Amino acid sequence: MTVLGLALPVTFTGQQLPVTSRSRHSLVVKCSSERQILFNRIAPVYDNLNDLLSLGQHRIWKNMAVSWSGAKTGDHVLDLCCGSGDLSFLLSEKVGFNGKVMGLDFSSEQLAVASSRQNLRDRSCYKCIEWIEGDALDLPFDDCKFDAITMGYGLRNVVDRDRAMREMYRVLKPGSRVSILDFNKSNQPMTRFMQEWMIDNVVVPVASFYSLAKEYEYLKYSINGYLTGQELEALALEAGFSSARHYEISGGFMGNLVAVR
Ligand SMILES: C/C(=C\Cc1cc(O)c2ccccc2c1O)CCC[C@H](C)CCC[C@H](C)CCCC(C)C
Ligand SMILES: C[S@@+](CC[C@H](N)C(=O)[O-])C[C@H]1O[C@@H](n2cnc3c(N)ncnc32)[C@H](O)[C@@H]1O
Repeated sequence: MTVLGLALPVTFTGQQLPVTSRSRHSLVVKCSSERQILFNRIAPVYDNLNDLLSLGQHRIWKNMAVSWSGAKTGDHVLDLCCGSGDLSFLLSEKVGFNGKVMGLDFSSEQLAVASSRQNLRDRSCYKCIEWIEGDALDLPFDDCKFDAITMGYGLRNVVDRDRAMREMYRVLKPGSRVSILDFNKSNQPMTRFMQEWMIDNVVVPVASFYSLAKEYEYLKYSINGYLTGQELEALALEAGFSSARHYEISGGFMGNLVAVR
């Protein structure tokens, strides 16, 4: 799906990739390896900037996403695109030391932060978390394995959302839920304007102090290329989920999709 600009096929490691936008300087091709590099680069400051730039609110949103997943004591659950592990830690508190949490990400640097955070914490439930370096588009798990899946700020960042949704469906047990938290691509012009204004005038200037302006500029591009709540519900139903509901939170700045297999 092209987002902006020309949809000229670009061969990259044998794949046909759409050119998604044309900047003043060069063609910008956003593919998995470039996103892997981006998230490896921001890993050292990712958690602190999330806390600072959202005034700590992102922890509330992540708590909501985990609650919506339905994860409970003793469950085996998956946190997809786990990054530095925020949702994995919250899931482990839900499933307890008898449960199992698998945190999967393709960024080795993000997983290194997650693992070091785990070692610094002494709650017994955190010992049930296993970190896996893998691809959300080709999950290394059997069918119908998990009692719940979370995906925090990940679906917007994968290069093939249909495939990611189908993989989640495949590895989820029947009757179980996936809970997908991300920015909301609002239908309200004022909300979109305020979201973009915050990114342009607060997020990116702060990120520039860490020489990460370009990485955080990607946020606006990726939100513009994301799906609306209604489109996310349709995506889940097309992947085979029996029901799907998108909830807007935090004034429409964020949103959470809950789908049942
Ligand atoms: C946890 C949050 C974002 C995670 C995140 C997701 C991405 O796709 C990125 C891509 C590139 C760089 C960084 C990220 C990234 O951090 C949400 C909170 C952190 C945001 C960076 C802050 C966004 C501010 C909102 C536009 C306005 C917040 C209003 C709030 C009520 C104070
Ligand atoms: C914005 S971070 C979200 C991290 C964490 N879930 C959170 O809520 O803070 C997005 C994560 O998705 C990962 N990611 C993007 N595409 C992926 C893919 N195809 N497979 C695995 N991880 C992927 C990135 O490496 C990054 O760690």
